[in-house]
Amino acid sequence: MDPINVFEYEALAKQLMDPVYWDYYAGGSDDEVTLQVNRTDFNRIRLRPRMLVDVSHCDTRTTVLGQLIEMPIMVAPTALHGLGHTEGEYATAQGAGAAGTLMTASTESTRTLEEIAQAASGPLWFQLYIFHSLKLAAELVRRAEAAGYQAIVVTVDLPILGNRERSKRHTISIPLSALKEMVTGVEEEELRREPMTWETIDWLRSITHLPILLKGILTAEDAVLALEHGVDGIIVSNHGGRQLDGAVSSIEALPEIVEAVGGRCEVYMDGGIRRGTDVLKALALGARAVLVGRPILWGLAVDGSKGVQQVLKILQTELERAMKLAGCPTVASINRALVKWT
Ligand SMILES: Cc1cc2nc3c(=O)[nH]c(=O)nc-3n(C[C@H](O)[C@H](O)[C@H](O)COP(=O)(O)O)c2cc1C
Ligand SMILES: O=C(O)C(=O)c1ccccc1
Repeated sequence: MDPINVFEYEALAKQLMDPVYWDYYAGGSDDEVTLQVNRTDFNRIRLRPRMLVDVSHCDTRTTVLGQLIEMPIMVAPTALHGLGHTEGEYATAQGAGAAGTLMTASTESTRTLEEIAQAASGPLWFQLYIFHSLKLAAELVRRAEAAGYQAIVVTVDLPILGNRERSKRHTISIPLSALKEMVTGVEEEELRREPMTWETIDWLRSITHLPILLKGILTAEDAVLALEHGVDGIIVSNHGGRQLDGAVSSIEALPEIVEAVGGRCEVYMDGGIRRGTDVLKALALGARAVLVGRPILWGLAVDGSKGVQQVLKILQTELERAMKLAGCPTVASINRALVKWT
């Protein structure tokens, strides 16, 4: 029987996957408090639906950085899709394109960024980790430009890896470093780690004309700095609860960032989106669109590109139903008055 919601994809993926890989996908850091509140904080928000609105035509389409997508739901960058399905990121890119939305490809993909671009049928952003030299980062940016990626998403919440205890309990570890050369196609010349600071963002701004988005911002203070450093968008995120445990949930951080930005750039969020109503709440609090991490991996593990497409389709259908029940026939009609905190 086909799964009817994303939680059923989660259960199926868990049954199918190697436990080592499953724990890598599922895990958060330390006590997984932030992982939990990413979900439970959605329950602190209640909807204030409006009645007697004509919702016979409901449109979930929107634009992100000017790009039209079928729903305000995109694919978050996640590493190592090859652990979920043999086709890896090819399948994810095809599923996202078939669903009519955008995929963000991770620096830590199991396919090269060019291969992902070739397999893709929809728009792409490239997620950049600056772990090694600026030379390698610049090379990746140049390649992403050449391959047609529409934006660079710089992840800023990983100066070091969070404490992922689920993975520590396994004797085998995920061979991240072994994959590195295959992924980037660039041999490491320098082994030093590049410390990333706001100056690095200025440097990045100087080497590319692609829009730059910062992923992993959780405070109004950093949102203001991001604008001062010329970014084109902000992704409010705590990395799916995998970095600093105890960090604020993404949905709780969202309003202060939206307020600080004051419309000067687009603000997106990820973390804990599992239902159409979660998307509705995030949009009501000012997100232009949301990104989805683990549910995409569940769809991928269960049924490759079809599973990815289906997970996105389920979320879109749920969002459309929620919009109609709340009296919002378009994405533009969703506003702050639709929600209250309890
Ligand atoms: C298995 C896994 C791998 C991830 N890899 C990356 C990555 O390579 N780059 C990145 O910026 N974020 C990465 N993230 C974080 C996601 O982009 C996103 O912030 C998070 O998964 C959103 O939360 P959700 O899984 O609750 O939807 C990863 C998350 C998971 C679960
Ligand atoms: O696992 C992660 O969350 C992640 O973002 C990552 C970081 C370094 C290498 C591979 C993935």
